[in-house]
Amino acid sequence: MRMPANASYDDSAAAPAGADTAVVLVNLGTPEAANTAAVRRYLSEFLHDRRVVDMSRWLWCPLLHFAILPLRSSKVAHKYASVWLPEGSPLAVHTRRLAEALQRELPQLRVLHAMRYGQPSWKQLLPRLREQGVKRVLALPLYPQYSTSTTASVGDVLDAAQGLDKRLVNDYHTDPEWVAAVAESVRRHRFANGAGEHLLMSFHGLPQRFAAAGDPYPQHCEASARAIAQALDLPEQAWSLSYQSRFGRERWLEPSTADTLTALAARGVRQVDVIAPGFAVDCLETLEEVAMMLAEDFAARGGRLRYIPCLNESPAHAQALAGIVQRELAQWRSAEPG
Ligand SMILES: C=CC1=C(C)c2cc3[nH]c(cc4nc(cc5[nH]c(cc1n2)c(C)c5CCC(=O)O)C(CCC(=O)O)=C4C)c(C)c3C=C
Ligand SMILES: [Fe+2]
Ligand SMILES: [Fe+2]
Repeated sequence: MRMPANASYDDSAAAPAGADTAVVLVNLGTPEAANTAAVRRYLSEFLHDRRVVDMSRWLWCPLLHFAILPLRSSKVAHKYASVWLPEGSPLAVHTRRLAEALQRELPQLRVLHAMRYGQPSWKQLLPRLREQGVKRVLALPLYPQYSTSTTASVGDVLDAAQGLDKRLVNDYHTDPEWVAAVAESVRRHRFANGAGEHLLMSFHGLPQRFAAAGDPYPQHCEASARAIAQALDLPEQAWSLSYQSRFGRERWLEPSTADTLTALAARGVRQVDVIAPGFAVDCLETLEEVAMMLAEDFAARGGRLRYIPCLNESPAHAQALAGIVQRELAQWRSAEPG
């Protein structure tokens, strides 16, 4: 049975009978259609999460309802339309396919996927799993680097679920198999297209305030980037790290991807390869912002930006995640009393 990409799919269908342990890949979420109403619903749910925006509701709600949602939704809907796939939003399509690929790697377990915002809903999945006889849930947020704004929000929902044994994978930012898979994707791209002069590793940004309050996200991004550069044997000057997808007026992590590309162009770099190791699968932020808009800007400066896709549903990605799941389950078992 083929389900619409964004629909809440029948999570009892693909699972091996009798499996009482479920592994759930949890991603951020995405609109169900590339239109203003669907984007508005999605942004509203997302931007009401206190883990994402922690301002007083007295200040934030009027700003959100009367300025951000009315102004941003149609603009962002057009952006989604420019990357939409026949089966739906890229984030939804690749997340579902990745869960299917992981299920093939782990036939003894039930592998599902869910979204923190939108469908298929992470919140709604947990009580349904319990009703279906699942006893243990391992949640694997599709964020290699931990952040309170993403991973902890997935954890909040898990914490609130009752009647299940639960465990959350906090991060996998230097997992050797994951690092090797990312490095191999760069090698393959360079083998097929020739090596760019510079490798830019662009991560989703975060307000600096979060980092100042102890969010380890920037340290995780730095460690991921360094591990990938090491796996590729790149000298220091041949790669750099930057942060993309700023939102709002406060100060976000620096350097920004846009400024870094401007500086590279000014230094005379003509061919830059860009990867996004903070994104498990391609989405609006990688495809529209980097592969389209930033590539156009870089071309206008006389250079060529070659975007290297995320690991998506590749066998190497599914194998790396399977290794992470197996190790987590083994640690979980060994921590159990008796
Ligand atoms: C205060 C706002 C935001 C924080 C903090 C934030 C952190 C954060 N986000 C991701 C991953 C993704 N974000 C995506 C889209 C997106 N992000 C924000 C805002 C914040 N993100 C917005 C408003 C949007 C929607 C698009 C837009 O209006 O510009 C996506 C893509 C979703 C898709 O449908 O394709 C991902 C993935 C991380 C990893 C992160 C913390 C480090
Ligand atoms: Fe509100
Ligand atoms: Fe985001």
